[in-house]
Amino acid sequence: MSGVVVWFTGLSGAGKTTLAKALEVHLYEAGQKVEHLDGDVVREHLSKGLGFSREDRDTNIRRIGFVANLLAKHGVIVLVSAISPYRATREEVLSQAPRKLEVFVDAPLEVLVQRDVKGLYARALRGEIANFTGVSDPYEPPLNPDLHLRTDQLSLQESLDRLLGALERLGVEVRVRA
Ligand SMILES: Nc1ncnc2c1ncn2[C@@H]1O[C@H](COP(=O)(O)OS(=O)(=O)O)[C@@H](OP(=O)(O)O)[C@H]1O
Ligand SMILES: Nc1ncnc2c1ncn2[C@@H]1O[C@H](COP(=O)(O)OP(=O)(O)O)[C@@H](O)[C@H]1O
Repeated sequence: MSGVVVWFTGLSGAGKTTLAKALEVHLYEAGQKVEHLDGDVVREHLSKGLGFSREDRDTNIRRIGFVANLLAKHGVIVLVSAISPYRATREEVLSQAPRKLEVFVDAPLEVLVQRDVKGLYARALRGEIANFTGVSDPYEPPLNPDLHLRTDQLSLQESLDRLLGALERLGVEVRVRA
């Protein structure tokens, strides 16, 4: 059975990493082979040295997509959390996946500015970070995502339940056996 690429896209601080980590733990406990590719982490290794121009972001996303699709072909459930701001690039990489879920992790900008987990929005709004997604750089939301999770309206558990439901509909065994 081929794996699945679960692709979390959305602005910084929307909750991509938090949701991917929670799903990873659950799937691991359900006995699935699971791998998590996080934009921040990939940028320290596979994409070290890349910046945030459109070209560099697309290179980053194509690299992540390449690895994700290879793993998925070998039965792994691959969770990708990366801003991945460009619609066409997301569609390009996801078109190669054996099975896929595109998950739009969404919250209004004012909520993200309030959360500001890493203090990046404050710096971006002061003009100290150029090309910051959502502030001074574009984000193209998915037009027809498989899931649209509003993290300012749903609890982490509610989002997790929706993710598990979507995977179950794809035929993935998500139940944790006692
Ligand atoms: N200019 C600019 N714009 C957006 N984000 C920035 C920028 N500079 C640094 N950061 C930090 O880099 C993280 C996003 O990396 P990604 O690899 O997910 O981005 S992308 O998909 O290639 O667009 C992002 O992490 P997350 O908060 O986890 O999304 C930020 O912490
Ligand atoms: N309902 C929710 N779902 C997911 N994250 C939430 C929620 N409510 C608050 N948060 C918080 O929002 C922040 C999201 O950060 P993170 O997961 O690193 O985002 P991203 O990976 O999209 O940059 C975390 O501090 C998380 O605890």
